[in-house]
Amino acid sequence: MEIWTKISKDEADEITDVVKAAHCAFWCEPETKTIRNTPVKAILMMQLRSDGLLGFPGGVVDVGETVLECLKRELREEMALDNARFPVGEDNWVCAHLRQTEQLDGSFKNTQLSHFFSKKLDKEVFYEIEKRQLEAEHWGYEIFGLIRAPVLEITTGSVAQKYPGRGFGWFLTQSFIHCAREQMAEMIIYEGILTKDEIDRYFEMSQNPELREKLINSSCLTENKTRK
Ligand SMILES: O=c1[nH]cnc2c1ncn2[C@H]1C[C@H](O)[C@@H](COP(=O)(O)OP(=O)(O)O)O1
Repeated sequence: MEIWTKISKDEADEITDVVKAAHCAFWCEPETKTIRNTPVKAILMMQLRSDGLLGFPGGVVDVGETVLECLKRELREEMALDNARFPVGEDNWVCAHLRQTEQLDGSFKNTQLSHFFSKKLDKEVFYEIEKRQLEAEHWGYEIFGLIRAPVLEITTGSVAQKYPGRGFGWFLTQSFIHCAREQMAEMIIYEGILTKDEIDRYFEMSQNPELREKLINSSCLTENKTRK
């Protein structure tokens, strides 16, 4: 069994002898303000990894590297990011999560420490960086796809009642690597995109089996299947 726990920066700085990783969410306020009348608060840049899971650009800290040096290297390899133009620094740090893995004797051992960063971009720059990823060294064999995830406002109108959580709640039912879903929630709250209450409601919708069923049944796939 594995447990991921959010820890403070000071706690994270104390931890040694563990695999460290760093990932970053690039985001912007979108050009398209609504999707089916639902306000879009932000768009996030994510990736489809070669293992089929969704995650953020970044990777494991190599021997002799600092967390920020690792992030710089990974962002160049995975996104062809011009780090001098779009630097990610300490002031972009959002949170840290510690993985503890159960051992044969039942005890838990620290096995991974994941740092997470967030950087807001102007929308023109966001679109430019998105396109540049096709030129990245790791594109097509470590990174299989580029994901643009719209973070929608929770509305209380008739559409929201008919399709609870449709959109972002639905997106949360996807499979994310390790603690990426929690990191995304942290940065959304940290950046003031949604409140903690709104995120909690979205998580509840995506995890509650009845609502999950509703989300899936309200999908275009079901509509297409019955259309024949
Ligand atoms: O978005 C992420 N959030 C948290 N952890 C992540 C995320 N993406 C990957 N990971 C995990 C998976 C691995 O344990 C490490 C490194 O991932 P990976 O991208 O495969 O690393 P390399 O590029 O091979 O260094 O973090």
